[in-house]
Amino acid sequence: MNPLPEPGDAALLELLYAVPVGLVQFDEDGRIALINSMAAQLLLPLSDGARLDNFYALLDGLLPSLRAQALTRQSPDGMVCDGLRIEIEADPPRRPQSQILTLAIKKISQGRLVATLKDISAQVRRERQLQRNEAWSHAIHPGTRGRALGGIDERGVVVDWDGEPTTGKGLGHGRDTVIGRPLALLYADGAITEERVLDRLREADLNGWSLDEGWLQRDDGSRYWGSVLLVPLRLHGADAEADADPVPGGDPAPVARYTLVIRDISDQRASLEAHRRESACDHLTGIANRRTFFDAAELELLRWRRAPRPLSLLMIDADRFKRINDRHGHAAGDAVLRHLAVLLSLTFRQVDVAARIGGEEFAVLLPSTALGPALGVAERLRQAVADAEVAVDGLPLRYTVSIGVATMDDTIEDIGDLLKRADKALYAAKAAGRNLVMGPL
Ligand SMILES: Nc1nc2c(ncn2[C@@H]2O[C@H](COP(=O)(O)OP(=O)(O)OP(=O)(O)O)[C@@H](O)[C@H]2O)c(=O)[nH]1
Repeated sequence: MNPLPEPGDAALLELLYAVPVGLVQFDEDGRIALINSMAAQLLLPLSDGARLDNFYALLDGLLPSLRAQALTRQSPDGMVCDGLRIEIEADPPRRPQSQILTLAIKKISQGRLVATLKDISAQVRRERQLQRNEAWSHAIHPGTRGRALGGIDERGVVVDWDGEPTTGKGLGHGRDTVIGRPLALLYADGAITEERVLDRLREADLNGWSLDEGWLQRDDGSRYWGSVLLVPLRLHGADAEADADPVPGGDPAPVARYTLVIRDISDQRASLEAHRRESACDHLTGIANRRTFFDAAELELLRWRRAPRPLSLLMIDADRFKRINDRHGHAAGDAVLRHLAVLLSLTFRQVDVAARIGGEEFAVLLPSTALGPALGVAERLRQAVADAEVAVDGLPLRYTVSIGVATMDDTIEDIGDLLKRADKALYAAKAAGRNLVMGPL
């Protein structure tokens, strides 16, 4: 991004006013020096009739930590943020639909920052529609394997089950073993938590549906890769009345609030997985990449805001990694990183998000995990690394890691804050001699 021209440069200014991207130049206090017409149009819904004179004030309701972030967090090339999504809620009749913008901010010189804003509402709506279509075709496509249709209540408990529909291929669960069981127990061990099921119900309420994939388990203990679609049931007429007025004196029968469609998609997993890996995984180690981590972390934080519950983060950094590269070569360093990624995959649950977020730096987000258990699992990982040997050119190589642990609380505003805390603990572990786990300071 080049610096914006001084307000005297008439021809260039004219061009800037005409570009279909919002551009705003402002100073460190947010005072706007220049704003083109597209930016003015995009920011107007946030101004509440006031003048568009301070950039941070306009975004304060949606991004309260933006000012602090601009002061404290910039990448070496001056980027404060890139691709940050802003959702402006619908406000009928003036704005019948919500509006989604992306924001990038770059500091271009002392006291001069430039923001670019793009309206991606149409694109996001198209993507959501496509996902929705895909979800539905997924759910109803006959396929070659098992499929089950059921109902679950607002606690995430299965209250209805038809596991052997017309295809005659069930999912290895009988009605009697499934009804009354929490949906989480149909998944393989560690694949989902009961809290995550409740999150999905809330997401289904908000979006009209929720679809995900994961390892599920049959009654005989064998696993299959399944897609699980949840759709809220809108109760009408007699059903709604019956539900509002349960039988006097008796326990009301559990009511299905969501339709549940489970499909065994084991045969599609290989191609779906290859596609997912391409965009979501780190090429060297095969675990989640930085982008996947931040997407997952934003979602977890959103869930935390809707329903606070334990959430912890580990930052893991290989010790004296430069020395490993220098002594044994870059290929040995790469082998160590791949080895560490394997240990991460073995140590954490499927519901945890383990990712390589930098050169020799890894992060793991642990939903539904308080500080004590997070410290415990971090210590287990540290020990497993310290005990292991990596074979490099037939010779055993040992290495260690330092780990910083942080946990979510209501003073934390965004994922950046949580990472900063875990980072602080990590640096304390390094300073205290390495091969250590440190919690919040
Ligand atoms: N082999 C390999 N090395 C990498 C990769 N990414 C980053 N590095 C190296 O990782 C090293 C990190 O070194 P430093 O940040 O100085 O840290 P350190 O040597 O691990 O020291 P401490 O963190 O203080 O224990 C640098 O030499 C990078 O070149 C990679 O993908 N493969």
